[in-house]
Amino acid sequence: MGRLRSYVSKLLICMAVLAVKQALPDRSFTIDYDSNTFLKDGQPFRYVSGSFHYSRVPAFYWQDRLDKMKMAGLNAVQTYVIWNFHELKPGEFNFDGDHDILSFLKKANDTGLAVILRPGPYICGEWDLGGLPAWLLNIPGIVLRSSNDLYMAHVTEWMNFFLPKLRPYLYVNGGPIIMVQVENEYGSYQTCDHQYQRQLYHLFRANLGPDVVLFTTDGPGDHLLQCGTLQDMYATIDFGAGSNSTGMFQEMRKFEPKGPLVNSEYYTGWLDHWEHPHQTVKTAAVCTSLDQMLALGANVNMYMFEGGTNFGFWNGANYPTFNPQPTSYDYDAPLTEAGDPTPKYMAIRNVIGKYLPLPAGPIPPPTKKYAYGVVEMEFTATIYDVLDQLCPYGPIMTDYPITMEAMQQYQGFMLYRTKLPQDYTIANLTVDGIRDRGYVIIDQVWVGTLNRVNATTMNITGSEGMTLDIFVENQGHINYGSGLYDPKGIISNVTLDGAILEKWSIYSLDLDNILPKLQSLHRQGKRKMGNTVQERAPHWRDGGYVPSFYLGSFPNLSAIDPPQDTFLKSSGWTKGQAFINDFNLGRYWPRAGPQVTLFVPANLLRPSPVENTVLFLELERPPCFNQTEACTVEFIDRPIINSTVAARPDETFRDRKYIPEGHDFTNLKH
Ligand SMILES: CCCCNC(=S)N1C[C@H](O)[C@@H](O)[C@@H](O)[C@H]1CO
Repeated sequence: MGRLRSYVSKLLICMAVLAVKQALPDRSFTIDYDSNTFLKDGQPFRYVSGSFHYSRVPAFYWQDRLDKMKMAGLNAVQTYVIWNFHELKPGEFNFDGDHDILSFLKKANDTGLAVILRPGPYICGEWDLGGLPAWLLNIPGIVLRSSNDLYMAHVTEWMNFFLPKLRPYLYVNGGPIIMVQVENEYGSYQTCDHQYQRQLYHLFRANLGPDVVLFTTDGPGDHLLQCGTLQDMYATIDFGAGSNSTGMFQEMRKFEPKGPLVNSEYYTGWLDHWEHPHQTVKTAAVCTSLDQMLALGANVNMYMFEGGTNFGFWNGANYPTFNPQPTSYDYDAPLTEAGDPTPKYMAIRNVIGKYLPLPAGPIPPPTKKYAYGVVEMEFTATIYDVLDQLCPYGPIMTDYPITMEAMQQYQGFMLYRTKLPQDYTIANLTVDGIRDRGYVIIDQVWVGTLNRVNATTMNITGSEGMTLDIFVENQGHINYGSGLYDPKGIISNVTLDGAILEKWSIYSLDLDNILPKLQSLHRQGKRKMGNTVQERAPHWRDGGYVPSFYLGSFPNLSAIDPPQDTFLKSSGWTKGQAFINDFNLGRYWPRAGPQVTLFVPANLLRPSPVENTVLFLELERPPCFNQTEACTVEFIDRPIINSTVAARPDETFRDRKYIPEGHDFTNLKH
């Protein structure tokens, strides 16, 4: 009897496990090397995916973009995980709102899109420092993207903190993540350190388990794949339209003789740089190569499918000529920066429809756009009027300049101040290590602009004891290539006629909470100094102008409710930083081009009767500098990101011969 009872109890346990197993069907995502395909739950699976970086679109619009990607026939979405977007300052993490990647993953899963995740730690992506936090640059001896202990200590800490959050979102656990990329085009980087890759492999395995497919991505070249691939990680490639797909995949086959063909970054457009024409890729070329690859049975991820925006200071830069990318990351992608389907979207959808079933139902329409019209921008304060609020803790005193990162600041602007040690009729000011632009100001009068590309020196005039300020803009850390180690601020000594200037006061400038102070000054200004811009902008009287704040009140939003997307046109202004309410919208530089408008997503606007503000920090010359034009901006209902570009926008200012008014230099000895 006892044996029977034992047999029956074992039988019951087996039946219970089976029942649970059946309730949760066996989820698996694997590579079938015999059939050269992926298997999803044991069935052949080919993905057609699009890149969409959650950090470049407000969370408010994530679902809208995912729906449009689904309706294009995609069955997967690819995104980077951007380390510095979650840990801008060491130990200070942000996973809320627009930084809530887990919410993004849930939305993708609910939309029926698999996720191809690329957690780096380096991700390139025309993003500040390729996603690496800039505070790594402050660690003496660190070697980025290598097995260097200093670098790996921080990578390990970050990955051991972050990767476990992904476990519930892995496909085998009921989530959308089917594949995880390790590093990013590592074969294109000079370190070529396989120990680093091995360490990353073990770090990812230790945190994500044995099942998830780990892969690498590299350009389709022997050297690139030699340095970029590693055993146990599936080697994929990337290439753009117009390439011979068969030939490209032959390169991949040298490293993956069997298994599915994968193009992890099929470029649907291309990246832009300030001062260079907007880049586009013809729809026909994109569709021809896409069709070729899908006909070969390849898995394709289109980079980008939704480009979005480099809000705030988040853009990166290219090198060796320092070329920062603009605020728009439209990328000439199938979905515009504002998420609107384009003719390219429709053409790509038709190609996909030849290979995959297209979801029934309408394609979500473009979001509504509204032209809110002209807004008067009134001069409110120079940076000097609010220096105490911009730098509440006061300056750091040093013998010689130190970098922005050493000041524990990782984005934006910094003010370097010293005194002229003697009289100068004409003296050569040299700042070889200006990173990246520097506005030279003597006794609060702008006298010239330096930049790292072609203006690291200029002549100045001044007398002993005058204040020499250099207001430095960090235009975005280099995100690709050998120049990745790119500290900002002033990274060298400053000399006058060859003599090193000493005794510096360095002001770290925080723009995050300046609006209330400016609004109060704006109100005061209206009372004390009259209403016209001219009456209230004394700093123009002497013909010079220093970086200054201009405030405008949005027109009454009751015209339409709820608020709609709009585009902030900066024509007439020179270069600066724009804010909508308290959101850092991004950089504007219409004088350089090609971008003239900034995309303003509707969620940044507050419905009536709340007042909305637009704030400019204009670094150079506002439209009303000559007191004939008005200082205004205009909100229009369409983007302008392909304007003509100025040869070198700085030429018009660089050699400006200016002697600050009210200072008599005629008797100065040299
Ligand atoms: C001009 C050099 C561009 C280097 N970047 C390249 S090739 N790319 C590959 C890179 O992996 C991706 O993040 C993007 O940066 C993409 C360009 O959009």
